[in-house]
Amino acid sequence: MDLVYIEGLKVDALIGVYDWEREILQPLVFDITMATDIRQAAQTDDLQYTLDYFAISAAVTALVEQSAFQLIESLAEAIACMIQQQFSVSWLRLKVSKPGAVPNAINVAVQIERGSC
Ligand SMILES: Nc1nc2c(c(=O)[nH]1)N=C([C@H](O)[C@@H](O)CO)CN2
Repeated sequence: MDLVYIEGLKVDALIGVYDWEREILQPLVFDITMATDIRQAAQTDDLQYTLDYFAISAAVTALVEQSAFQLIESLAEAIACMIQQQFSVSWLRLKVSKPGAVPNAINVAVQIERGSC
């Protein structure tokens, strides 16, 4: 199994449980690990045979900017399902960080792994 990574993708989102959070955008950070087989892409040097991290980053950014979930858990599930369906990813690990959420913590996050959607 080969892996394609997207690390530290930052997107401002409408996210949160509390009333004040429904009126602002807050920064979220996404770390994504996706399983694939890079051999055909490496042999042909052709982007169409691998996972395009640029296209996937754009799709994640668009989904997040259009979303309005309360929980980062809900957003994580929606992103994982979109990536698996839209880009035919058989397995992925996704970490969603909300670094400003707890004043005395460097970061809070959820991480999920999905083999099917
Ligand atoms: N496991 C979670 N806990 C909490 C979440 C969340 O999305 N997942 N959200 C909040 C509030 O929105 C918080 O971020 C406000 O600072 C609280 N706990």
